[in-house]
Amino acid sequence: MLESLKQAVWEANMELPKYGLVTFTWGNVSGIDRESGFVVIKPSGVPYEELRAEQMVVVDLEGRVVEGNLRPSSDTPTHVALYRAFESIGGIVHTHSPWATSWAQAGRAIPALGTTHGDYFYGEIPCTRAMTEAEIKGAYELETGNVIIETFRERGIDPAEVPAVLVNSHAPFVWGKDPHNAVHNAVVVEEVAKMGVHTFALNPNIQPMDQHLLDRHYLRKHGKNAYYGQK
Ligand SMILES: O=C(CO)[C@@H](O)[C@H](O)COP(=O)(O)O
Repeated sequence: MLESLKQAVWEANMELPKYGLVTFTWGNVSGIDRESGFVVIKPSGVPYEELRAEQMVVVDLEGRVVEGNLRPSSDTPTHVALYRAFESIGGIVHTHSPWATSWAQAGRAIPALGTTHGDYFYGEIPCTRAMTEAEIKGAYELETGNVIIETFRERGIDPAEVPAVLVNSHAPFVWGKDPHNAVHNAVVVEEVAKMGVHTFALNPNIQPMDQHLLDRHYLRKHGKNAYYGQK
């Protein structure tokens, strides 16, 4: 089932090492078929060089395996929690890309410091609070999803406008309209994370970009009056 989605999810997973976002078996990508409510996700712990499209695992929105001989990603409960909560998203990426993970480990949000950021994210990329001992000792991956959802709901952030989050002491989760778009956004997260470190090194007093500039750059690509590109 969902053969075309499996192909798309496999291709998106293979983009993670291609773009230098993962080491070893770290990271995972999933995609959802909103019509069936089924999610296709990478199998857990399989080296990317051995990964094949037919090994993708199909799970339902509770994370139960619907089709597949391999165990799904260990982060599956986080992915399905986000799909349940954020109905606009079609693909999710989790990596330990070094620059974004450094911000997550520092417990810091990535501020919107320039137009590169503003082209993709309508504000800072938030960092969640630290997870509690009970959450960590409990259903950890599900609670990771719940802390992400809590962050967006409590801060009034639209996940369609800021398709990324840094999980405190862990790493980024990034999403998009489909798996390939989610990987594209994950690459940009890593780029703006790297730029942010260098920007603060050059100017420790740097402030977030002007709201008018952020509006112009974000809305020219994403607003109803967008005019970027050829579509
Ligand atoms: O968050 C992590 C590790 O902390 C994940 O990125 C895993 O490294 C990937 O696990 P699988 O998807 O292979 O289960």
